Amino acid sequence: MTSIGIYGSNGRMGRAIATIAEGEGATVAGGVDAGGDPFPLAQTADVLVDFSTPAALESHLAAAVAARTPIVIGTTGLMPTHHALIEQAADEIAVLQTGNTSLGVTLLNILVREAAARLGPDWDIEIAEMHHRHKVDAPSGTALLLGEAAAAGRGTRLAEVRVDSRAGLVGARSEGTIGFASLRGGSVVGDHQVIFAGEGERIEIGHRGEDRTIFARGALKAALWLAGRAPGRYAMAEVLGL
Ligand SMILES: NC(=O)C1=CN([C@@H]2O[C@H](COP(=O)(O)OP(=O)(O)OC[C@H]3O[C@@H](n4cnc5c(N)ncnc54)[C@H](OP(=O)(O)O)[C@@H]3O)[C@@H](O)[C@H]2O)C=CC1
Ligand SMILES: O=C(O)C1=N[C@H](C(=O)O)C[C@H](O)C1
Repeated sequence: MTSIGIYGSNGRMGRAIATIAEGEGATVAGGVDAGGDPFPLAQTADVLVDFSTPAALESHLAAAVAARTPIVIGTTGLMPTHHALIEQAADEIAVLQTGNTSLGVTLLNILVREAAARLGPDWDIEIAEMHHRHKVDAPSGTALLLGEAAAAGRGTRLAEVRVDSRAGLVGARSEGTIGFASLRGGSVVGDHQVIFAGEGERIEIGHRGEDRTIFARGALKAALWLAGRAPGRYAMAEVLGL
């Protein structure tokens, strides 16, 4: 069986992955948490999964590259510097980075891109998300993933049209922007809604995560699929055959 090394193994996601690993055809090679050394685990595992914190990503990638071990990165709150490090690592090893490993969001991403491409720029796009009270980053990685898909559908880049939140006298909406709203509270696993608002009508498509198992299952599928692959960037849609 393929052995999985978990960065962030004591966290909500790390525990969810370990719980279902055997049923998905994987064994757990071990885990690393805050203060741990990521290098030995990278040497022993067939493939790594990272659900930890952005601050740890650089050392996790260095360990994966040194051991030539593929890595699935689910950690969110990543900055452009992290994405540059991921690109560099993908020259050496197989890497899959996504803000959401679930089947539902992977399909939603495709639908959002398609809708944005077919609807003109006079349809305003807003993305709302809600998560549990412990979540530390906003907008969520999934919201940004969906925003990238919407922007790509329109032939633009999210960085050029992103509006993160509104408060006070912000003025009328600028055409072509993509807005984000983040709510936090309780134990919500992860809800996302993409709203296409036109003149006199609205289209709303979304996803509600009811259990972290959906992310854990997707992460394990991705890890098993990635093990033994050639260096490069890979995507959840490829893993799931969508
Ligand atoms: N892509 C996806 O589908 C999903 C992504 N996520 C993302 O995954 C990440 C983790 O989420 P969640 O499990 O809820 O968070 P938790 O806070 O529950 O867990 C984070 C874990 O990371 C560990 N950690 C902190 N620093 C380091 C370090 N330097 N090296 C290794 N491990 C470290 C923590 O260890 P310690 O306890 O010792 O501090 C903890 O075990 C978040 O960014 C979240 O947004 C979540 C769900 C799905
Ligand atoms: O922190 C979480 O819990 C989640 N994080 C991911 C995100 O930022 O989108 C995925 C999921 O929504 C749960």
